[in-house]
Amino acid sequence: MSWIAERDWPSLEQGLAGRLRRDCGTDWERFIHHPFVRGMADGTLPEADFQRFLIQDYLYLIQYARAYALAIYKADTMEDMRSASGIVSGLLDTELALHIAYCAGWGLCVDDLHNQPESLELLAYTRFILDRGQTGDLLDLIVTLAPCLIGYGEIGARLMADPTTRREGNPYWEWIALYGGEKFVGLVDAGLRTLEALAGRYGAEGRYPALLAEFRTAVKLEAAFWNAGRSGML
Ligand SMILES: Cc1ncc(C[n+]2csc(CCO)c2C)c(N)n1
Repeated sequence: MSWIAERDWPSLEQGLAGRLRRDCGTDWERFIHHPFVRGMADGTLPEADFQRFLIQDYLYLIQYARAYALAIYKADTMEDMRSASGIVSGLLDTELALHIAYCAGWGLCVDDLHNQPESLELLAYTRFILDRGQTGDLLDLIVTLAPCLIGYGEIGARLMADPTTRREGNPYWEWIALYGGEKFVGLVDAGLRTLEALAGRYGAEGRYPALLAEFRTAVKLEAAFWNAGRSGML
């Protein structure tokens, strides 16, 4: 039986996030069913491709922390400031270290991570997020950041539920179990609740076309990011 969001993770289908995800149609499908994802699911992705992806993903997390630092600045309430600040500290104090430890298991040391130039895919994606954040308001920024959280959650959940995903002897199983695990589901649900609250306060209904346009661009850039390790090094 295949995984269906409506049945298996109903909150992905609800509210502003559900509408944006649905309205992205094939762009969303191309992101979550990318050949890179299929290669992780069946274990056939070349390990060198994954290592290069991991380096770019580390550099991505640094820019992601900057984007949430911008969210502190853009927030209009103490509560929103605290919420964004919690994400920044979580990244700087915990998640980056976890990523470094995970990369060490793939034979990559901190210097390997820091000494690589940012790929064109990384530059385009993260600077787009920062630009929407700077020129728009907090809702624009959080909507542009949303595909990252929701997409990886859906990919993890799908791969976990799919009986054809290779578990035994799959070098990517740990990655799949991380994004498909309960802890990550909780993180995505918390993100969905935050987005929903902002949608109400910042009048998402009246500006939906602009929100969809920035969400869709971020989704396309997420899809392109699967190749970030492969191409376009400056
Ligand atoms: C290109 C890219 N997109 C999304 C994620 C997933 N991700 C990165 S930070 C974060 C939220 C806090 O953990 C999530 C879900 C990734 N790693 N790389």
